[in-house]
Amino acid sequence: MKECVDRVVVAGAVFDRGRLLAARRSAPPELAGRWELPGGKVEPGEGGPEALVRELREELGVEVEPCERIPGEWPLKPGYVLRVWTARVLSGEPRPLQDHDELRWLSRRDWDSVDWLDQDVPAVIEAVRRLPAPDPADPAR
Ligand SMILES: Nc1nc2c([nH]c(=O)n2[C@H]2C[C@H](O)[C@@H](COP(=O)(O)OP(=O)(O)OP(=O)(O)O)O2)c(=O)[nH]1
Repeated sequence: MKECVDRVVVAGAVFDRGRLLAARRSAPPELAGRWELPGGKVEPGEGGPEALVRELREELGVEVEPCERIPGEWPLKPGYVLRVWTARVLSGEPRPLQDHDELRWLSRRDWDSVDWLDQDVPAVIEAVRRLPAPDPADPAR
């Protein structure tokens, strides 16, 4: 019987000092080289925030705190939808350990300087709208 419920992929809009974390996929070949919000499939019995914490621990080696769900969901490949939570890093420095080969922190000004997966763009725009203003005293801004 056809599966009627879409499988949820949860991704993090990870914010730090007014910047959003973008990750470049290294696999599968059809997605490699494109940028996404890091995350992965929610496993049966798992909550979205719980899955996000697990995925970012596995993929980036960091502990994160999911903050708020960005309203809405976005279609991915057939049978999959994307849900996004804003999140902040509690400990660790994100590294591309699994599924990615590069990470980049993007500001409101340069969020579109990477080649986002087409299906991610509407979600990324919503995430960028929620970016906290950078601290004017921060040299990294
Ligand atoms: N994580 C993530 N996946 C996305 C995004 N946009 C998008 O189309 N996808 C696709 C890529 C994959 O086909 C699927 C998520 O798979 P994944 O490979 O990240 O998930 P996972 O870590 O649970 O991997 P797996 O071991 O089950 O294969 O959704 C996105 O922004 N983040």
